[in-house]
Amino acid sequence: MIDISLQKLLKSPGGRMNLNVQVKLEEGKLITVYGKSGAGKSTLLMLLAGLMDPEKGYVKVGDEIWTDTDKKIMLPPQKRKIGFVFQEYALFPNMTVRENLLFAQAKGQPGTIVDQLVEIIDLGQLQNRKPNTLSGGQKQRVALARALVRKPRLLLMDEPLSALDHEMRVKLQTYILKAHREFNLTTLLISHDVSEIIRLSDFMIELDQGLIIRQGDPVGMFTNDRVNAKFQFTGEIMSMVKQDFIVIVTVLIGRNLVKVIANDQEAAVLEIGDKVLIASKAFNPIIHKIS
Ligand SMILES: Nc1ncnc2c1ncn2[C@@H]1O[C@H](COP(=O)(O)OP(=O)(O)OP(=O)(O)O)[C@@H](O)[C@H]1O
Repeated sequence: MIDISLQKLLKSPGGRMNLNVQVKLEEGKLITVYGKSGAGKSTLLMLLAGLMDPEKGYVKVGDEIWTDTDKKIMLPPQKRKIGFVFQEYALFPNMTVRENLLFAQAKGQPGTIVDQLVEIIDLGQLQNRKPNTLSGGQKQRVALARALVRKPRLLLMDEPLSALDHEMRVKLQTYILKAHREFNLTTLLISHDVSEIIRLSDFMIELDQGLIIRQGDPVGMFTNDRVNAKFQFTGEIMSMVKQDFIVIVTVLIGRNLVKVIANDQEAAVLEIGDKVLIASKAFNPIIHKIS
């Protein structure tokens, strides 16, 4: 169990904001942190990593205490068993992929971990290349491998896939899942992408203004219990165009744009960028083979 109780006073554009997070996370799970920009997601990860000090609180990982302000315990990041992957790859440009991984090893750690990671994350062909010769997705695979070199107990990922195109994201998601399972990690992933959250995570917490406003099973959180539909998808509103008495809402579902007609009442609560559920039960969907 990872027992978290953290308070930190933040300066938001709207004034002061008190991050106040109390949560117990089951180890071995992949947990997503979801929420609007400025909700405090990155700050939470930094506090867990020991890259930022809380005003008050604790982080207990099993029987280890990483932070406890009452006992004046604040383990430095290198003493916490964490791996961190950011949106930016932060690889050493003058080192090859293999050298980047070897450099991340602890003193005296056997080199076999690097070979194991090269195997799991399919870096064999890329080992001797320098980062500037790699695509964004390849660099992020190296960054993921590097974060795992010291066999962390907790893997923290701050929007690791947001700079990648859809195809690359899906590939990387598979590697994240593989690594998460292979190394029996507890993974905390910040993501805004509903399909990614549903595909990857066992548990989700939603932050707003520094507080957890919802937590639970991601499918349940993005679908609506009141909808009893034959099929349903989640997507994001791209545009809304009013025509006479209706509004045509264009929703991005995966890589496809779908137009849905909404009445004025339904449209009144919708905005571009909202995550929505599209469901149908009144007609039979048509299936066409495309490949
Ligand atoms: N060291 C700090 N001291 C005070 N305030 C901070 C500090 N770091 C960040 N903040 C503020 O805390 C708020 C939350 O920032 P944070 O980066 O955690 O949000 P976020 O949910 O990760 O947002 P995004 O999705 O845009 O990355 C912001 O308003 C930010 O300006």
